Amino acid sequence: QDSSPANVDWAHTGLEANEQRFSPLDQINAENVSELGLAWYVDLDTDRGQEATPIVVDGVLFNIEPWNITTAYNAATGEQLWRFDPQVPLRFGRLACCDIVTRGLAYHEGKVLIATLDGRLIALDAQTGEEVWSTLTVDNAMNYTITGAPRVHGDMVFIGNGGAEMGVRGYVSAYDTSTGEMIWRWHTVPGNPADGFENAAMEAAAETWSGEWWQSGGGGTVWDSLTVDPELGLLYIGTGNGSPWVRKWRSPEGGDNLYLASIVALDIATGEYRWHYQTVPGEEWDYTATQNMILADMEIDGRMRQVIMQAPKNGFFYVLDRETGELISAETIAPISWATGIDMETGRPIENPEARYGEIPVMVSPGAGGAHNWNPMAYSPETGLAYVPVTETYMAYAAAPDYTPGQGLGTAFAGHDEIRREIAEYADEHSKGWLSAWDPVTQTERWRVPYAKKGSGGVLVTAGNLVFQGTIGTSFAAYDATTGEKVWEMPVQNVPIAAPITYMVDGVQYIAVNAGWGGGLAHVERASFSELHLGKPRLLVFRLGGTVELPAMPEEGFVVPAMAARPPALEAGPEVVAQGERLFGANCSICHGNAARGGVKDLRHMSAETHATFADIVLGGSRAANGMASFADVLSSEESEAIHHYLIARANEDWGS
Ligand SMILES: O=C(O)c1cc(C(=O)O)c2c(n1)C(=O)C(=O)c1cc(C(=O)O)[nH]c1-2
Ligand SMILES: [Ca+2]
Repeated sequence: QDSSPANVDWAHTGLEANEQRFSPLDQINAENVSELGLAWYVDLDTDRGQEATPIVVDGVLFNIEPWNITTAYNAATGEQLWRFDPQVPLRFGRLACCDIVTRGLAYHEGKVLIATLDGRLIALDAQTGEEVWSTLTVDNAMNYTITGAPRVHGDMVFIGNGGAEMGVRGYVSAYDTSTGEMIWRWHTVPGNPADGFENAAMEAAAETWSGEWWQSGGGGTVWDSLTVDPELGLLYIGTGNGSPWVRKWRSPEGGDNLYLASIVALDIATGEYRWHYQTVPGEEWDYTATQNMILADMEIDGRMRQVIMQAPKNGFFYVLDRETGELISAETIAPISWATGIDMETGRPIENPEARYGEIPVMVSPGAGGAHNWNPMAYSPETGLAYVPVTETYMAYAAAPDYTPGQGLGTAFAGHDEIRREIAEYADEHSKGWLSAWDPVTQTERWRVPYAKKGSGGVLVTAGNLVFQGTIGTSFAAYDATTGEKVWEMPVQNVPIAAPITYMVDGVQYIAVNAGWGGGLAHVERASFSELHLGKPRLLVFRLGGTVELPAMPEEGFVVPAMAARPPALEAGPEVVAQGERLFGANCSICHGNAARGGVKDLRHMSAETHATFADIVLGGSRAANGMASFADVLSSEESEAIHHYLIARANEDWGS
């Protein structure tokens, strides 16, 4: 008698509350994984980043795409059951620092819960896809966006938000799953003391700030991970970088600026502060501690510990006691330059003073992309290893000579060109990525799979002793969880940056993953991925013996197309070009790359048609559906023209005769 269940769900984004992304399914294992093939797929009709972890409940797979388009499929056949478009106003494309992405959704008692880029939390009927309730969780007059996945516990659903690159004050809130009413809210940084502090934690935090920090929001956005701890009754939140980036522009006398770049434990029922651990006091490199947080129980120095693990952007792998917040250990998972280690007495980083930049650009590692970003790591209680997508990155940081509260990052994007060029060249040459099997007890690497460059995907680990991950080589691969030996790989025409999941329907185990290159790395640095030749973004589902084949690759499909023709001749003087450069830095570079190198679209490569309709796009919003909203409220037509001239100048600089 076979006692194994016929259907096994993946009902929560991290599978269990502990967010380990470890599945007990072992039908697919190291012995038979070579028979893994495609069972079904669907095309996703946008070429923006696909970052979502799907969920599966009772044989139905729920997925979410850019613009928060939510879909339901028969998880065994791929038949679409419904599609819900929340009609996110296209102007929010401009507020998303790192692409119009979404990382997942939640399920609770017949409802699918989604959070939209424009800040709504919406409950859908899981059967029909019809809206049950919708609540606005942010003030739309401020620059908030939501890209993270909600989490549920009991009758509560939790959600944070992003926007620390745009001048906001971070917070997390709890809502009632049946009505959408707010239960509690906890801000991550203090507001204006004149308005009164919301709680003692805010009052304590205000001691670590100076000046009029609230003018630019302060930051600390909870833009990605949340971890529920039913055992201890806690909700752990990961908080983001300071807003603006440069500390002296938000807190002139320095200070730790609590609770930026921290793991904070809150009472799950009331939202009251319990403890915090700040990974980067006085943060100023976009070193978010929002990366996924995994709970596990493990023996360390002869003692069983209830731990929480995180590998935030700053390059350390942290193991904390999750009851008290005590730092147990921390080691670096990649070469970094901003700190040399952690002082275990105080739990504070031992900083390299040169990393605290002024107006002359300094190279710091990791760069804003981080040694580990949102791409989820996984942990196997069977091997005792965490599987982390790691990147080695470098970036030039420089402070702007002046700053207007709430406007931009406070950093300089131009000037000192020679130094910038040297740093960019060093970064291009030395950036790389790998999958690391990390032992959290000994804080050492057990094995690694090196990749040609950075940009590989989130991770799944299973009781079949397999680790699944998308690769920057446009493939999906499986590794032996103990040794790291590659046991299977399939070309999939795109880069699956999202985390895979696995589930069982009618006794058959499936593996599913969204494959669509995009997100922050692509946004800021697409030019450095110019050799990527991509097919359509897709949701891919695999099973043993699957025989479905993908259609042929399109001929065209380079991320950065070859120059069709010489760039147009420059018809403006150096003053106009310099004005365009300044305006580009302030308004365009977050999506279109520093010095117009790459970005979500490389503007050095504009087609004749784009050149001809430049003002329609920038001011008229004619490509808003692609994420390029109108800038008519901030740019005059003369300013738009100046940016156009600057871009023509840049194209000629790089490709002119
Ligand atoms: O500070 C913030 O509020 C915020 C938000 C987001 C986001 O919501 O996507 C990202 C970041 N920061 C960020 O620093 C970052 O590297 C990043 C990468 C991505 C992505 O989806 O690829 N989002 C974000
Ligand atoms: Ca950020």
